[in-house]
Amino acid sequence: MSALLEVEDLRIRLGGLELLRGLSFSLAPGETLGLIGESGSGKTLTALALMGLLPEGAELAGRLRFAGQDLLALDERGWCALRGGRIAMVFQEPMTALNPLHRVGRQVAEPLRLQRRLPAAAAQAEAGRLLARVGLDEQAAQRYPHQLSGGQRQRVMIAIALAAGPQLLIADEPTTALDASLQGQVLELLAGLVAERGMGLLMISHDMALIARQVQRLVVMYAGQAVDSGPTAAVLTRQAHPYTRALLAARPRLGVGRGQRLAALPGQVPAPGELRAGAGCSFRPRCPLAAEICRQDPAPVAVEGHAHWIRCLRAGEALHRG
Ligand SMILES: Nc1ncnc2c1ncn2[C@@H]1O[C@H](COP(=O)(O)OP(=O)(O)OP(=O)(O)O)[C@@H](O)[C@H]1O
Repeated sequence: MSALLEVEDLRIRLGGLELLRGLSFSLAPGETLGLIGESGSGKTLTALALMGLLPEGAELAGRLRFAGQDLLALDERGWCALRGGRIAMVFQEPMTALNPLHRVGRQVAEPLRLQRRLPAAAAQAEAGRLLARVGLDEQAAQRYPHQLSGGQRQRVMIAIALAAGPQLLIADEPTTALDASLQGQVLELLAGLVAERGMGLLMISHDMALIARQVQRLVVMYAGQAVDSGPTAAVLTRQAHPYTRALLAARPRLGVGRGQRLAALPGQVPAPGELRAGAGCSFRPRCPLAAEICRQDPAPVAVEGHAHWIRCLRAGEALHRG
């Protein structure tokens, strides 16, 4: 099948720094692709480039094609025709993306009127159907964003993103603001919608274990580059790059389980702030806390030595905070 999205040797420079260094991947209609990497690896910049929303001063090079169209040749008018319509995005924090002054039903109806040019009554009816599809009833449509739970707000964001019938949906850490029990539900909803509508889905995350079940292919990013890519099962099995191994080790072994082990070590447990700053447990190879955890569960550190243990711990800490 011909690609819906082709990204080839994408490079982004900003403020004299090369932030994206030759990223390539493609996405077919109906396919789900996970773009995964730690904070600062360039995931959001990639998404912003695909939406024509890079910060002012950013220099872009490479090739970006969407449905056969050269995105780098678009002017602002061209981007407006694509953005929110054929390419839509779900952001990580729905509270900042929703208008706090309007009922959510109206916010879902708006793109239906503006982009699909539906009359007001038809837009309202279609908004109701979209909200029902993401699991929200008529009562929810009448509420303001602050009157909904985090999970409900993210469902509203998904309904808004779907309103114009996009061919490509970009979901940038769509479950970061949600607790663990809701994360899976929202990801399953997205996967179901992709299958139903034949859209392409680019799922951005720092959490390999969370999205691996939902995406067919993975691109693993590290410091502005893809360090591994391929079908999800193949990437998980071969663990070709040390960073892929560190990402994989981060959650299953160090997520909730890690917190429990930490709590089980009285007198050696640094507060979360200390852990982040490196005080209390300074990440020295012979740190007693690390040594104790290694003794209980040697696998995470056995792979790449202490340097990667630090990386796992950081990823685990971010999840723990989330
Ligand atoms: N507006 C900006 N000005 C300067 N540098 C930026 C800007 N936006 C991002 N960067 C830098 O670009 C790099 C990649 O950032 P990006 O936001 O794409 O990372 P990310 O992988 O999405 O991280 P996170 O998971 O924390 O959102 C980082 O080093 C970041 O500091």
